[in-house]
Amino acid sequence: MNGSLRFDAVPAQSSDPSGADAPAATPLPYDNPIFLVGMMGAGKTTIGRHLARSLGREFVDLDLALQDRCGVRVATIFEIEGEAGFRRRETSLLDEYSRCPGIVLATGGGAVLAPENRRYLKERGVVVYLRASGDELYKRVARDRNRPLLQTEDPRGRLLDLLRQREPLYDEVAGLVFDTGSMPVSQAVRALISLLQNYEISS
Ligand SMILES: Nc1ncnc2c1ncn2[C@@H]1O[C@H](COP(=O)(O)OP(=O)(O)OP(=O)(O)O)[C@@H](O)[C@H]1O
Ligand SMILES: O=C(O)C1=C[C@@H](O)[C@@H](O)[C@H](O)C1
Ligand SMILES: [Mg+2]
Repeated sequence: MNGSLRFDAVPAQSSDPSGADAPAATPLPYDNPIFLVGMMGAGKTTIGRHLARSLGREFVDLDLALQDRCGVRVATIFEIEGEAGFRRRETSLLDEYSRCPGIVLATGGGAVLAPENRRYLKERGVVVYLRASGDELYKRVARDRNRPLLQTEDPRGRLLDLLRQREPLYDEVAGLVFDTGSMPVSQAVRALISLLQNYEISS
């Protein structure tokens, strides 16, 4: 069921549209796509954008790509089509972008829920689980109204429930697990690049 939302073809988002002031990029020794997975607030969008710039890669955020295609916000897709409709669109877009070499792809927090999504992630790229504690995650998203699943009476409880349900799924797909802890984003990106530089790609 597609409701009345659009689903256009749009180009991927640039990690740095201006290109100005970008320091020299350090490419990885492979061009397999990098997939960032993790809970809401894990830093997939924030770290992903910086990571892509540092690696000289294109950055795609699956939630933003979906919003571009539909012409409305994620919350509106949830309102019109429910979570099931959102998940169908998410799977279709993940299938598309997970085939793109040389990108850094920030997935949505629930992208690991569908078995076929987990297969795309595991088979097509290097999956990094950005891990953080429930308390840290809640601190990061508490004041943000853009996450429809947290618009409940008890957003903290909901977040902790989702974390419990999803943790095994993030672990299942991850080739690398990276604890963001409370380190600043720039430091997290440097540490992550070092892990990715040494990551052994299995053929
Ligand atoms: N390592 C970090 N340290 C401190 N703050 C962070 C860190 N990572 C992300 N944040 C902050 O947490 C908030 C949420 O981060 P972000 O939007 O990148 O999460 P996300 O994983 O993309 O979540 P979603 O699944 O909802 O898209 C942002 O305000 C961001 O600046
Ligand atoms: O954790 C989730 O299920 C979600 C996270 C966001 O990235 C969005 O994909 C949407 O709000 C759902
Ligand atoms: Mg995000």
